[in-house]
Amino acid sequence: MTDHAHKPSVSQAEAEAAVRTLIQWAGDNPDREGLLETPKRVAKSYRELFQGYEVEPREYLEKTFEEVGGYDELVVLKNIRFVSFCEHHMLPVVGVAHVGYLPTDRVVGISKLARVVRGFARRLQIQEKMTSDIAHAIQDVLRPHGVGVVIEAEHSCMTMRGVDVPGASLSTSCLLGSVREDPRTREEFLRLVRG
Ligand SMILES: Nc1nc2c(ncn2[C@@H]2O[C@H](COP(=O)(O)OP(=O)(O)OP(=O)(O)O)[C@@H](O)[C@H]2O)c(=O)[nH]1
Ligand SMILES: [Zn+2]
Repeated sequence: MTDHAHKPSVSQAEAEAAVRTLIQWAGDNPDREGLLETPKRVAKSYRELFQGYEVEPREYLEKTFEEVGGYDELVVLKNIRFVSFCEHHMLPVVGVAHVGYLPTDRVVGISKLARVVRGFARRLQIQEKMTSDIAHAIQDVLRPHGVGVVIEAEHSCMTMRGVDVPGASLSTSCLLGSVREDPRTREEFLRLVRG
């Protein structure tokens, strides 16, 4: 498993008690009717929203196809929508990832690129690390000539609180191998991502 991953050592009851505390901290009464089942729902939804701790995204990339008919250009999957959570405030980070690689002799099923994005997104993250995590997983498993990952996302901790700048969006990129070093490949990747 990854450095993030660990088996939950808290019980469902403890998680529910923590949510109850936060409801009180927010200023509401956890015993009023509408909120009675909320701790249970929140604990359950956390299992879903943070599913990334239960998977090793690299494993999605292990099944590859070698019959690629001489295909030797970039493969780019754009606009992979994701929801993540900033590790500073645990507030949603909503955005899109664009993921590309220049295959050597193997390609991967394209859905797996989206699964890798989701696997890393459904953890507490900072965007720079998530960008790099995705790129390095592809680089390490597929061993392509190069990899490019661009992420654009809105951080709720900036758009709904704190500095409060609605619409501000953060762009990050991680380019590896020929997508970084070879000007033609780099241009091509960035053109495909922008287009
Ligand atoms: N680099 C980076 N910063 C992030 C990301 N998500 C949130 N942040 C920032 O993390 C910082 C945490 O700053 P702190 O000063 O510790 O927290 P804070 O007092 O809540 O700060 P404000 O958000 O400015 O009110 C803030 O500047 C956030 O905008 C991210 O993915 N990458
Ligand atoms: Zn934040």
